[in-house]
Amino acid sequence: MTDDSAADAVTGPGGTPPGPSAVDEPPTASDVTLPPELAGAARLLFGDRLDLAAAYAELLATEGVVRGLIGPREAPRIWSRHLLNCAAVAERIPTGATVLDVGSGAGLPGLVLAIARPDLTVALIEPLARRTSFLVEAVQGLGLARSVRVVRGRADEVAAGTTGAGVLVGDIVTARAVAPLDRLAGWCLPLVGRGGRLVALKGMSAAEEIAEHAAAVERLGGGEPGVHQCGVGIIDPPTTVVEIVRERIVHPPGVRPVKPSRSARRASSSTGNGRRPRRG
Ligand SMILES: C[S@@+](CC[C@H](N)C(=O)[O-])C[C@H]1O[C@@H](n2cnc3c(N)ncnc32)[C@H](O)[C@@H]1O
Repeated sequence: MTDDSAADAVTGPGGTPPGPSAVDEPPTASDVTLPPELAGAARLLFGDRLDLAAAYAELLATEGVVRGLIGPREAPRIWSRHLLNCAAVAERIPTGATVLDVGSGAGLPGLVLAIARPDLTVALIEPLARRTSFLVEAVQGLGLARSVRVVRGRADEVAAGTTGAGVLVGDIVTARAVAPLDRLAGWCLPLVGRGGRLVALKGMSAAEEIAEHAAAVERLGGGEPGVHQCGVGIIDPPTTVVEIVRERIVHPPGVRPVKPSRSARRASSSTGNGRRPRRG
């Protein structure tokens, strides 16, 4: 597998191009200091894990920049555009859920959710070696190894069980700036049991993407996509997510059926349809 280039370093929730960041000055410590106007929101979203969030912010702005995972221009807005934007999504995730974060990059949103919500079990799924090395070091350095694992591979490889990490099935799959909704649904819905949900951070493109891809999502076994605003009254703007419930099990050609985990089966049976969930 080839590694990625610095040219596709992450810059923002919408996957906006990095711009001429390679010639920028490296960030300084004050660049990643939590801005006073965001301190209240950060305290609400991270609670007593705010120090851990600050340690991750610093890691992103230092090693993350040095390794080309995040553009230097992002350092001053790491809190607003990345940490708070991602942490707000925690309100859409049930207590004790297993979360699979597809295309984590430098850990967004998966690692942020693991920091904000110690009750979650999180897998960071990322195919590129340079990114998974950073993620492994970040997880260890932040002391999160008990609740977070890093899986190197593509989402479809994880669903097919060909990464060596076994077959993973979560309650929730998250993704930010990874792919258009139809492709994302094709990759992510096989990673949850029936009744499980894709929670995709989509920003301004949400309604447009739904209009364009709802039919494809339906063919993939997804329900009607819903749009939700997260962090209303806490962050401005709130984070827009598109959610799709896996209503039917549809296996793409060549993908081996997987057995949902006990927690995924519980999530599926709690949808209230009164039927026993079928095996995936
Ligand atoms: C633009 S980056 C976004 C990273 C991160 N989610 C964020 O918001 O900062 C897209 C990421 O998706 C990963 N990716 C692309 N295709 C993938 C696939 N099929 N399965 C899992 N990850 C994938 C890429 O390697 C890259 O790290």
